[in-house]
Amino acid sequence: MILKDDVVVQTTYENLIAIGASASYDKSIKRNDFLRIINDFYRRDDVKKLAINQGLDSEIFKNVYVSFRKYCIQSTSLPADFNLILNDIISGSSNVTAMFPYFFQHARQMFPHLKCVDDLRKISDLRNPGNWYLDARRMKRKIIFHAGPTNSGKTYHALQRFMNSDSGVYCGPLKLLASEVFHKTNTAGTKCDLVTGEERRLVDIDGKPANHVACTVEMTNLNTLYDVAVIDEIQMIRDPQRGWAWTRALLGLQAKEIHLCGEISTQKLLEELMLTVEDDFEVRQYQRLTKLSHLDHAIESFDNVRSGDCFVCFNKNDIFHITRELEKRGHEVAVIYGSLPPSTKLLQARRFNDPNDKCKILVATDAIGMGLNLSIKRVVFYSLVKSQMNDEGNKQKADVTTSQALQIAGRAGRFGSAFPDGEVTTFRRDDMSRLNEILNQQAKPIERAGLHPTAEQIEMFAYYLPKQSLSSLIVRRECL
Ligand SMILES: Nc1ncnc2c1ncn2[C@@H]1O[C@H](COP(=O)(O)OP(=O)(O)OP(=O)(O)O)[C@@H](O)[C@H]1O
Repeated sequence: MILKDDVVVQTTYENLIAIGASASYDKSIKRNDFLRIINDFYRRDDVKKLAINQGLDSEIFKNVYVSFRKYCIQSTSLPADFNLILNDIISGSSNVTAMFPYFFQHARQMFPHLKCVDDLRKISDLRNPGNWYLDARRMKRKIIFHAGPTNSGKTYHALQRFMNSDSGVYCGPLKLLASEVFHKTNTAGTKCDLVTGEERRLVDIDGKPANHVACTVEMTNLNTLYDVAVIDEIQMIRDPQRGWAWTRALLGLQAKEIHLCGEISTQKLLEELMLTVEDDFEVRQYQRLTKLSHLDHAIESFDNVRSGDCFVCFNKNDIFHITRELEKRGHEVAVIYGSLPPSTKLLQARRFNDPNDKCKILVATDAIGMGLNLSIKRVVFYSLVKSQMNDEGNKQKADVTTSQALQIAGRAGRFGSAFPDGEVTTFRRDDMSRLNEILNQQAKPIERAGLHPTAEQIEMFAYYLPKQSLSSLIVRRECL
């Protein structure tokens, strides 16, 4: 029966029968009385606390409230015991929270995961990621953090250990870097495979895996035992989208010796993470090997371009504009940006680095910003504004951070290249002081590491909620 002003509610409320209603009860409830107590129920802090304890976040609580209220109003019959409780609440002999079991029953029918919320909570507890990797926890690993600015030899020293070990894995941030290590290691006489999301190259003609592998960090194999692992650009651990892969490699790799290369700003976070596992942790500090001068004048015109210049910008329109302007002036230009195929990027980098090639100017996005060894004399920031992901996961335009600017500028004057001293400047005069300000700041200490549930955790979750899609499983985890 539909609740109307001064009209009767009573019923077999089918969804609540399981709670224990067996007989019907015909005491009438006025619609206004019902609305008063249900609104009171919704607003009460003690009800909200009860709801949170049972796994109903504010969004679910609101949805259930709307549905429960509608159901009660439209129901032709409510179970006798519920009817009785409603009457007791209205008469003041019972508290409004007495309605909660009926409300929660309704919630469980709308959101099945609430039936196993305690188990799901245990599975979703992401507070001790170190404990997820039991094989790695059984080992006593030695972690060496090579900390320092760009071009200080951090990766060089880690790679020396990698190449001279009996078995090893290099985990890099870019396909380009993994390829560079793959070629360098094979050239040095140590057989090394390459594994990226797009490519798997085994050097052995019979397809037997080599003892060494260079991979992109997401492809790190946690099931193989290595003597030495190198995790490059460890400061990427803070990246909102990819950081989880560095955390996973750091905590889960089964390697006796793990070399981390990156910015000093990661040190405190690493020390804290290392407290959660029982590995030895050592820090080795480095200084830049070559000079990097911050110029005090912008180049202002494409006519002032020189051999060894690298123009850096943050979108494809700028890439094409700069390339057109330079080509109009008769320059051969190498171009590198993120969405180019890795082989094309590699080819472009090789052309630019080749002293016998006429191509002596590079136009690139910050795809070159990490670890690449390029023969750049002068980095020219064409723009300082980049579309970046903020902490809430939304894209917004903002100045490059100190860490990003230092990484990019650090490509100039690489040790052992044709230009042992590097320079950095801007294209526009107006950007000059801002760039110097950015470069002269200290990179902020990293406070957060990315985290992603393991495949086993998602599988367990799916076991409890077999009808849910993968994306809804991930959202459910966040609710818990
Ligand atoms: N001791 C050394 N002997 C020979 N070459 C070296 C030595 N140290 C560094 N290099 C060379 O200097 C260049 C820069 O070194 P490396 O890549 O290790 O720097 P990095 O500190 O890791 O910088 P980034 O953070 O930019 O990657 C590389 O080409 C490397 O091979």
